[in-house]
Amino acid sequence: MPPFDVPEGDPFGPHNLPYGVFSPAGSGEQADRSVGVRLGDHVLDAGAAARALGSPYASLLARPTLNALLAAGRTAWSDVRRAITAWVTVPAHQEAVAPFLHPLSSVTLHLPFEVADYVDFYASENHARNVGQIFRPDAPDPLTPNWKHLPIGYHGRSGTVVVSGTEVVRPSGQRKAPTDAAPVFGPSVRLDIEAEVGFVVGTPSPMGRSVGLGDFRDHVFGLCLLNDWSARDIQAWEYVPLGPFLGKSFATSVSAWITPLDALEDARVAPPARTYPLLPYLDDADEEPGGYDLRISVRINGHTVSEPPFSTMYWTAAQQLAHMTVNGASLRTGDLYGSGTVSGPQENQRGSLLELTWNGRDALELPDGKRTFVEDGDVVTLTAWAPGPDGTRVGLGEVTGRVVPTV
Ligand SMILES: O=C(O)/C=C/C(=O)CC(=O)CC(=O)O
Ligand SMILES: [Ca+2]
Ligand SMILES: [Mg+2]
Repeated sequence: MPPFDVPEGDPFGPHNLPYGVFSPAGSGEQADRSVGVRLGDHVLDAGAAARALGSPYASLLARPTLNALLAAGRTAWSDVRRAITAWVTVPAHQEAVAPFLHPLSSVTLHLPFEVADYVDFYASENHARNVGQIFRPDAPDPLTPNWKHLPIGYHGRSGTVVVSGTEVVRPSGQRKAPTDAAPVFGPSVRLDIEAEVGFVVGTPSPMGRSVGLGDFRDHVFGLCLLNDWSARDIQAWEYVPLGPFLGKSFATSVSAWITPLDALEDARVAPPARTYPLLPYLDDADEEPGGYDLRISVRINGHTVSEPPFSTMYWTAAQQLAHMTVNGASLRTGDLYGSGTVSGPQENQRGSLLELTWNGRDALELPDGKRTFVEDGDVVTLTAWAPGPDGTRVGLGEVTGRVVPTV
């Protein structure tokens, strides 16, 4: 059965099985949406397959979003994954679910879950040092005194989280360069990207209770790629003292595929050594490795401009979750948190144009011209993969978006 014979080395083999939401060709109707699982260059309609097989998981999968599955919790996530693995690998099941495979090229992919709250962190030491030098050149240290003691974050705007492929309209706003006498208004002239990984919360937690480091896997279902579009000119003028606001709230793009943590067991790595002892709620010295070895690529109009290594992130997703809830803030199904821009130590590993061009000073030479920031018509694409079992690769799909002029 050809669709099941995924070629060896395909990053979307049965070891991966990421989840998304799709509708068949030509239909964007809510009623036609279903949970899909990617296998090679096909999508299995997991909802229809579950119904046909009389699976108890049909109520989680025959849905227009992943939220029911997210809310079902860790045991259900592993059980459903085991069942779907059997459907696509055991010949008798393969025959039963074959009618529910669609070529990936024929379907429409949708935002896979209803985003509850969205927050974004600042967890790459390389990124934070670069941005600190660019934004605060006169500060004594590019890292603020709190940086190595807590994972810094800000609250973003969940309503403008969009699925890969959605066009991004160049935002307008106020800006004021140090040399300007007064602020001016207009389309951003320093529109940027941020290469990030997004973590998707499934299991909620009540207000008044914190989530410990060791409970990360009970609450977080999986991860996606995330581009935190950022208007640097708007951001630089507005951010003091409360942090990013309109410079980032106009659009955040996420990949259509959510990779379950269960598919990323072989990608777990220890985070970098800690400079200072951490307070007990963040101290992960005795925890299982909390980092992930994800290899990200950033392309502009098809040309690779950077390859940020996620394994270099100082703060782990488990520490970010613990910090986010340590004050008793609740978690809701569908909460999304960004890792923060991923920048490695090398110049060609920086996850933003702000850093890659040093705030526009050093233009990138692309085959289609010089770039300092993103131009109208540019298509920015993030892709990534992680080491999987037995030398395989786990594909994380892509998040892409074309920038269109201000309306
Ligand atoms: O240092 C600052 O003033 C802000 C820098 C950012 O743009 C932060 C941000 O979005 C967090 C991140 O992606 O790492
Ligand atoms: Ca960001
Ligand atoms: Mg954003």
